Amino acid sequence: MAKKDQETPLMKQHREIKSRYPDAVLLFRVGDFYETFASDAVIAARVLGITLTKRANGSASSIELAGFPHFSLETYLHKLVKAGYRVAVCDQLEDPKLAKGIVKRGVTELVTPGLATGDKLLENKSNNFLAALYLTDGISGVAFLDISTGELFCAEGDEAYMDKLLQSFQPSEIILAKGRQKYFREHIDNKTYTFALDDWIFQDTYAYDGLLQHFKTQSLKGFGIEDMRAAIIAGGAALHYLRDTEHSNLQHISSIQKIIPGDYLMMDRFTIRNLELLGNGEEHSMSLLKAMDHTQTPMGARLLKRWMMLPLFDLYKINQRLDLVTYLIREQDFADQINRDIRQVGDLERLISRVPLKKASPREILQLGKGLQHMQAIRERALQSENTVLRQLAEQVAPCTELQERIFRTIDEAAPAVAAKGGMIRDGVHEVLDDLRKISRSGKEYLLAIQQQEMQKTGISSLKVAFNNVFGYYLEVTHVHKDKVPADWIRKQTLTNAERYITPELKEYEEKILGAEDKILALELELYQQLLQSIDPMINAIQLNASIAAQLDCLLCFAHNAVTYNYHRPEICEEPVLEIKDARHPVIEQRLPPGEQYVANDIFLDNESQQIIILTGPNMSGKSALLRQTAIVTLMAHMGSYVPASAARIGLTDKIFTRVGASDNLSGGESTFMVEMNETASIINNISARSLILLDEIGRGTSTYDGISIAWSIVEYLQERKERPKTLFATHYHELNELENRLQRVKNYHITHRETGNQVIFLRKLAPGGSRHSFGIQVAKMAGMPAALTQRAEEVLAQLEEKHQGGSPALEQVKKMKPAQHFQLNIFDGLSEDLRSIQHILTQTDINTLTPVEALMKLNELKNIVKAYE
Ligand SMILES: Nc1ncnc2c1ncn2[C@@H]1O[C@H](COP(=O)(O)OP(=O)(O)OP(=O)(O)O)[C@@H](O)[C@H]1O
Repeated sequence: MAKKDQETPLMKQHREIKSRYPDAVLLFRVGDFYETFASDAVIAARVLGITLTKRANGSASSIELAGFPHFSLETYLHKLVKAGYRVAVCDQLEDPKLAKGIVKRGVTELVTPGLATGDKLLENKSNNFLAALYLTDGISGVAFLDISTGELFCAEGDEAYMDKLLQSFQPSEIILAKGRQKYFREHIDNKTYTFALDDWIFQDTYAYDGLLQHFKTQSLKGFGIEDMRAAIIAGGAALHYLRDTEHSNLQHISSIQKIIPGDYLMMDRFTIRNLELLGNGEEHSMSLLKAMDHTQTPMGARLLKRWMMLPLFDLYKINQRLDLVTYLIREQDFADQINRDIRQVGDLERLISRVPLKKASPREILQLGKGLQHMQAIRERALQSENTVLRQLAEQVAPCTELQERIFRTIDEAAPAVAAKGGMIRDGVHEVLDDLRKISRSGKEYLLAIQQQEMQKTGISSLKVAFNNVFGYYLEVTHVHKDKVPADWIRKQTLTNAERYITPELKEYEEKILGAEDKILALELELYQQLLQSIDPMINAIQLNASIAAQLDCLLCFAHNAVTYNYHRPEICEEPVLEIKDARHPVIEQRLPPGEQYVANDIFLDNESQQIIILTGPNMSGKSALLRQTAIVTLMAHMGSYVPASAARIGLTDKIFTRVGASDNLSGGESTFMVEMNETASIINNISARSLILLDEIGRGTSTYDGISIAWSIVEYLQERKERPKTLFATHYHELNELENRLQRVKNYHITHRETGNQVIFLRKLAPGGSRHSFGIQVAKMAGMPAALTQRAEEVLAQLEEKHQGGSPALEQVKKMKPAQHFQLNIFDGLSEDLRSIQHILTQTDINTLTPVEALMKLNELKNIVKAYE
């Protein structure tokens, strides 16, 4: 590294700026390039695949360097942020042509995973949340902020509640105090990108003042969070982070929405994962969200996800949504018309957020105008409807007609994608601009016109208009004609055979024409900025429009799903009951091969006669599917959606918990029995009479007897407690069926099958009573296990079952097990189906009746089968 006094001024400037952003990769604008230096260059070269070079740094030593053209910024920024880097964009703050000495530079934006606004960094259908977490041993606080939409949520509660919300909002970045980062990563989440801030930032007075300053209010009472200290600290930290990362124009973050635990049906992270609500993020993975999402706008898609993660716990609000869905199903034509407009609205929410951030392009502003036009059409149509709620929604739509007009009047229909090069302002908007354009377009003709005019006036046939850099436009006259030159012409130059003059008219014109293009651009940009500024006061109204469009989009999507997939309206009630007729699993159903039909099942649970169902049945029969569909129908009902069932009466539910026996969670690296027990403990400690619990093979992660004992006592515990949560318990421990005889509210059910020969056919119908077998060995056969192995398994099973009748302990049974009699491999075991057919052909052939030709043909047939394996 060069010594400071040997540095070039540019490198000195770079070092000073970089010292303020030590954690970020600094993209340093030099002319038409963004350059990176030293360790930043090494990172940039590796992540972006650009060339790393070395350059002398004003001294004998050299420094690494890697750069890319400025117009590739969005692409490269995206790659760096996706790779988990924070990126500081350092721009030239003055026109290099006008700069005295070194050009002034400064960081204009610090982009981090949670603070992305560029199109390339954002996914249409997902919010990009930054979470600020104030983690304490008591009441913690969290704020979720999406800078690309302007939404800000906050909440407070215990650590488990924070965890639930983090799982629901899935932030791209979590900021928290330095002192808590280690704990957070070790105990809560070690996957999401985190960034630690100084501990002092998480202080109540600092946070409170920061929020007041931002919202320009006297208190936070209007947002209902005045007394939520932890939530305020989190919100304040989020805003501090925005200031720290050079985000200053944030008028679009105009309110805080608080999340109150009792307002929503809660699910924890295991439940969200087990029910496969959001999928695993891979493109082709299936999820409930994908199965349900037929929204028309990105705003609708984002809201649908939120409705799924925060289903309502409020009879009135749920019914309000259901009423609207019912109305939209009934009034098909009306729904179609609204749908057509919604489709054209575009992503109003993200569009409007780009205005204060100064990132809105002319085309986006044009789309904003069109979006508002369609909102106006929706408003007018919905105001005619006889549905009161719809009319109330429509009344809140602000058509912003004046703004629409201004946009269409100002922005050219064929506006460019970026403002920087101009060409977006229409003719007729500004007189000076029109003049300049006229001059620029007709410059040459105008000069010719002057030439003609002066020729005629003076009678000088050799006169011509020309231009040079020294004195601009001039009139040139050969010496022979110089007597005819009028007195008011000013002579500027004498050449060997000609004289050059200027006139006041020519100079006046010259002033106009010279730099007309520059002036046009500057004026266009000024007019564009004025237009953007005039949108600022409308931001809140437009955000409200966006929110109404998103709600309508979701409700229309529910109506569409109900009609397309034959869903029905659930009845939500206060009584703690769950009664579903012909329930189906919406995701499995959509993925069934053509011609196959999903077998629907009824389910009934309450907290009197049938609080707990012990569900047994063969492997692969559909136990897990039945459990999940029960939860999903309940969840969909609480979202305000119709459900995949012919009828449903669903008691208002506060929590859905699902737990799957340990080995199902392998993907998370959490296959230990400890995790299974941890998760189960968190259920047992958090339930109420309104909760729905699904336990899928709990206890299987340990030895059989330990597992049965734990499962047994869990059922006893759930039935005996004062609050009686509705519970479905799927298990292969048939011993648990005994509980029905001992406990009043426990009932046995099984999923039916039929045995033909040694085959099992799944009927998938739920029926009362337990089942005795799991048919695991049949499933192993279906999966292609060698016959000798499954035969031996059948022997072992028979012996165990025989001994078990006598009641001897497991270890004793195993010790007394007869050794395998015939564990030699049959030559056809483990071979493919095709080779098995050789066996079949040989055993079916009667050699005594075979003619020599037939024998040869058989031989050929066998040879062909074997040939395929050579
Ligand atoms: N009611 C149904 N109608 C049609 N197909 C179904 C139904 N239920 C389940 N299936 C299909 O059967 C497969 C197995 O179901 P599921 O995983 O629920 O079985 P399981 O009894 O839980 O098995 P295991 O005990 O081995 O975990 C599912 O992936 C699904 O494709």
